[in-house]
Amino acid sequence: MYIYSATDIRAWDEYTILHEPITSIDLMERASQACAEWLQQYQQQTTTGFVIFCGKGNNGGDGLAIARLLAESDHPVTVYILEFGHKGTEDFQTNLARLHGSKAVIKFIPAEENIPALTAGDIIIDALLGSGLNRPLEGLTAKVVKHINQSGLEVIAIDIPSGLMVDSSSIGNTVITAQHTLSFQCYKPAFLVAENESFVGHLHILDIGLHPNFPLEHPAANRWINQALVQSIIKPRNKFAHKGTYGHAAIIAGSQGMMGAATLSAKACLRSGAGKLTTHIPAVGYTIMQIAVPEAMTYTAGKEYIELAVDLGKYDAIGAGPGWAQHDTHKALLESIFQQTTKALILDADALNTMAQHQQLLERLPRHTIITPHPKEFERLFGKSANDFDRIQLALKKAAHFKIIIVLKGRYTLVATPDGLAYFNSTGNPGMATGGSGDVLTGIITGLAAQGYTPSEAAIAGVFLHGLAGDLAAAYTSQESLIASDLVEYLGDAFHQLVL
Ligand SMILES: NC(=O)C1=CN([C@@H]2O[C@H](COP(=O)(O)OP(=O)(O)OC[C@H]3O[C@@H](n4cnc5c(N)ncnc54)[C@H](O)[C@@H]3O)[C@@H](O)[C@H]2O)[C@@H](O)CC1
Ligand SMILES: Nc1ncnc2c1ncn2[C@@H]1O[C@H](COP(=O)(O)OP(=O)(O)O)[C@@H](O)[C@H]1O
Ligand SMILES: [K+]
Repeated sequence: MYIYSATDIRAWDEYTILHEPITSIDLMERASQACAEWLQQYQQQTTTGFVIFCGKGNNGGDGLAIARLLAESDHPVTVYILEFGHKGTEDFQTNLARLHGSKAVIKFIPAEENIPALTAGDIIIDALLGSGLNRPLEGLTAKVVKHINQSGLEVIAIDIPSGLMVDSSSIGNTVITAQHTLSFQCYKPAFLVAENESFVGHLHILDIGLHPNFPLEHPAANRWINQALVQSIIKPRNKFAHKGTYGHAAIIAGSQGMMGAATLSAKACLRSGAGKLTTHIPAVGYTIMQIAVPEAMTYTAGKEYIELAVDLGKYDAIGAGPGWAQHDTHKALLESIFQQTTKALILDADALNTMAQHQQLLERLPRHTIITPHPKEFERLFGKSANDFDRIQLALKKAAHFKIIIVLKGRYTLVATPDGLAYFNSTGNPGMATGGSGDVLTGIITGLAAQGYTPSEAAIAGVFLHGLAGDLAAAYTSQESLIASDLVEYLGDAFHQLVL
């Protein structure tokens, strides 16, 4: 599934109008019906009043149609139309004419003194501006939005909170703060970044039946990692498989006091289907690893922290960095890993921090290495970004420059590939914001890469399975009680959902 820009979404609307075919006004009715149904389900008491603020574009047209549908269902509805000094789009005008026959009260806001006082208990519907927004809100529009935000009333935004840019940062702008956003057909870039969380609230994507052929003919660089995509990647195991079939993985991890990172990665690697696993750890962790992960073979080098890892050429995938801590010798360790790597390499945590300190190492990264920074590690490696959209662009630029795969972790983890594609992961929850979650992810991706999945496939399937294990675990343990070990425990259930 693609994540479309505002321009692409408009093109998809037009494609549907042309090829279904359907008139523009009927498509607006379909979108508005989907919203009105959601609203009635959400607020079944017909005594609940709706106050609907409309602009004069098609977002406002949606608002007017929703007003009519709610009024027909006996909800008290008041509509406020913000005057923009023009008649409005054709569909807006048609819906205004249709609304005149209904019980809804219609008022206009031509000036600041007409901004209405709002009544406790009413639900505000924001249909001022949608995906047609092309500049920050100002003047009367900004005043209305601030008034709504200050009312403390529940706000439900139609398509996108008014004032929020679909494709770029809205930091510093006046934007509706919605508790719910009812958006149409597909995720939009604005919904995927942490900086917009407080505006969007709970997001609901409503299917309005846009033409299914459009995505087939218009691939986009921004993509959604969902079950269907990952199902197309994960292959069932061969009947006559033996442990050699599924690769030999290595995890180079751990130090005094951080052997948990190593054992979590190791377990996750094995639970992801790797044929064999060898861990390279410091001597202090030997007993811990052998007891915690008896399935893994173990080499030691260094006493309290890992100093050297040799004979790495035989591995199909190497995961390095979890729990290393910071030591002077890690630069040499990384150089030696780069030299010996012949297949897949996954770098996380202190391996990334070491590269951040010795930037020249970046130039020597083997092609198609996967790095898995969280935003702070990403900043240490590549510098600060003014906003979340810039950070995504920077990740794509660096992935292309160094020919690596960057897994930028977060709510909607980004997998940026060297060929300019941006995959956003759909699974996961805030219960996973707990120490050790990232170590599990390193293990999963290493385990998948060892089996022969390409680095992009391993990263895409890895983040999805990791988040899905988190969702399944949280359903059982609660988000609060979820710990990283639970992610390993629930990986099996996550695979079950994919491999039927
Ligand atoms: N067939 C369609 O095109 C469909 C469109 N739909 C709705 O249509 C919306 C998009 O409609 P429009 O393209 O008319 O866009 P808007 O309703 O967002 O309005 C855009 C208009 O507002 C102006 N504008 C942009 N930024 C402004 C600002 N900061 N201050 C004041 N005016 C500003 C623009 O110049 C333009 O005239 C979607 O968000 C969705 O709600 C839905 O009805 C589904 C079907
Ligand atoms: N709010 C959240 N929603 C979804 N996933 C999350 C959330 N918080 C954390 N995660 C996931 O948990 C993992 C945390 O990794 P990281 O920050 O490296 O943790 P650690 O270093 O403690 O192992 C990442 O894969 C991230 O995507
Ligand atoms: K809106």
